[in-house]
Amino acid sequence: MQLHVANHPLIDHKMTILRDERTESPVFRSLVSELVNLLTYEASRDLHVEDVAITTPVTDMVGKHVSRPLPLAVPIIRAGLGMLDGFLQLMPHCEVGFVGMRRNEDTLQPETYAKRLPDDVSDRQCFVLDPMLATGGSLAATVEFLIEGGAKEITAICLVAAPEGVALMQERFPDDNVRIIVAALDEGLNEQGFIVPGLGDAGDRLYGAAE
Ligand SMILES: O=P(O)(O)OC[C@H]1O[C@H](OP(=O)(O)OP(=O)(O)O)[C@H](O)[C@@H]1O
Ligand SMILES: O=c1cc[nH]c(=O)[nH]1
Ligand SMILES: [Mg+2]
Repeated sequence: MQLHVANHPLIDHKMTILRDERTESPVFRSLVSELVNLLTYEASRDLHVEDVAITTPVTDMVGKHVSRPLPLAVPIIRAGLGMLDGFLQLMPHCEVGFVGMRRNEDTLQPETYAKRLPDDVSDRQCFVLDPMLATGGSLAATVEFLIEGGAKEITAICLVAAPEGVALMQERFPDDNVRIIVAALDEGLNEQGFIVPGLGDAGDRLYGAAE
């Protein structure tokens, strides 16, 4: 597993507003999109492209197009959905699969309530979207689904990660074919499994408390 922590003043600035408890949902949602734009640029550095012949107004040339089969984006519902628009702004050619997961508040284990992924993802570059990497259980389970489907290159884009979650991902996926791009690596988890300092419950801040 490879970890890349974005180290950029603009990302730090936007993350600080995002974390602030006074930031309300409309601003929170648009900041998530802006941050995902910036992180997607980094995450797509190794995007597969193929040669394509075109003619400019001046001459013929060979340019690049994103290779087929097209990459697959996988937002982890709910909070990962808040990252999809920002991701697709930069990667409009992607197809999208969905995984719905919810952490059990007592055990902190993820419970999967939805899964709609292509059966075979063996030739697809996969991009998992989830703002929070806490214990790592939700991301690890999603990466497992993709590996079961044959995925060989998986990049997760997260906003905040805890060292505990990074360690779990490293243990479960020691090979370099799993990468994580994260805006900030925080201190750790509190007793309720929340990231400290974190930003609270990302799903609730995007969409409101579900119950
Ligand atoms: O690393 P983990 O310990 O698994 O925690 C991270 C997960 O927790 C949050 O989802 P949550 O379960 O709150 O669901 P929600 O997105 O519907 O709010 C978050 O969006 C991640 O999916
Ligand atoms: O801090 C956390 C941990 C898990 N899920 C969240 O939304 N926030
Ligand atoms: Mg939540």
